[in-house]
Amino acid sequence: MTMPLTGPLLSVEDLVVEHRTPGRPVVRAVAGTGLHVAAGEVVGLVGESGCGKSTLARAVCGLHGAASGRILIGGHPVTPLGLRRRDPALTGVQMVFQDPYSSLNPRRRVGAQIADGLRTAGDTTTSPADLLERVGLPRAFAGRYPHEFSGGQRQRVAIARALAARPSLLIGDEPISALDASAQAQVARLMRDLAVESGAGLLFISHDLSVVRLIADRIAVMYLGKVVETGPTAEVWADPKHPYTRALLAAIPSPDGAGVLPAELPGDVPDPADPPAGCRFHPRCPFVMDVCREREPLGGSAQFGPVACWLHEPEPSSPS
Ligand SMILES: Nc1ncnc2c1ncn2[C@@H]1O[C@H](COP(=O)(O)OP(=O)(O)OP(=O)(O)O)[C@@H](O)[C@H]1O
Repeated sequence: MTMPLTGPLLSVEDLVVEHRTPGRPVVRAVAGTGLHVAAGEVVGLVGESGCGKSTLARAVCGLHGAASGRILIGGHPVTPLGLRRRDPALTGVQMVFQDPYSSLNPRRRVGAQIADGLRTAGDTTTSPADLLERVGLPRAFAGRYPHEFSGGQRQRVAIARALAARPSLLIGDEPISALDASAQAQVARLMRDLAVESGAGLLFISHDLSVVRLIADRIAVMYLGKVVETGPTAEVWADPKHPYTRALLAAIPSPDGAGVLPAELPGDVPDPADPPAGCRFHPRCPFVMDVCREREPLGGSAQFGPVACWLHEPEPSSPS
């Protein structure tokens, strides 16, 4: 039976997650950062490839252990890897992955796979066909196998299966990036509508900012392992504060067809195994100041303010 969650739905505090490969430098993919999702809220987590979005999501699901920091779900700490099956904090969390083939069993009918989730939730009244209908598929599709669906339909099946477990927190890790352009916005809207309708929180990870803009109440912008700006979606769009957020938004084609603005960032994303000192964005920042090379800004979380940038934080005062 799914445990009801109480308190703030998801709190990630000062989280550090590392990848260790023998003979190679440690990759600190999540480098001490925070994130919050309230019940019924849709948070879009955005940032370039390799900035640590998936690693953060996998840590929240207990699929990757944290080196330090805390992850609380409904006020309960997520326990380290290995204990997760018995972890009460995780029973209300479901993840939808980029490739539904990796999460659906190719040899079982989708109805049977959705039924597993219903059993987990102790739901004896909903049928797999009911859930297929909720995600916009014909009820009769419950008798089909995953390979009999198109990519967009298969992702709908994965969403139906996630919903069957009655999650309090739904996480979509690039759930639309493998889909045809025509299916992307539909599937994203569907996840949003179903999460909001059931009172669940949704953490929606995507590098497609235009889709995130459509569905997210709030966005969190991640750069090289850290959330550097968070805020209500409309506010961030109207007035992006962090130079990285500005560059990301400038790289999106404008909806009125006025043209594609070039990204204004010089250089590539630095190696997370060897991040720059001070503000990790400073080597690419058009507004870099001395303090940026020396000290890391603290913002980017509820605790220290929404923007991790010395342009928007008071400079640390020297000891008197
Ligand atoms: N299993 C692993 N072993 C070693 N390094 C890894 C591993 N998984 C991810 N990384 C590294 O950690 C960093 C963050 O990767 P992650 O997949 O979390 O980023 P992401 O923002 O989700 O990227 P993408 O959008 O491409 O999925 C990258 O530098 C990546 O190369």
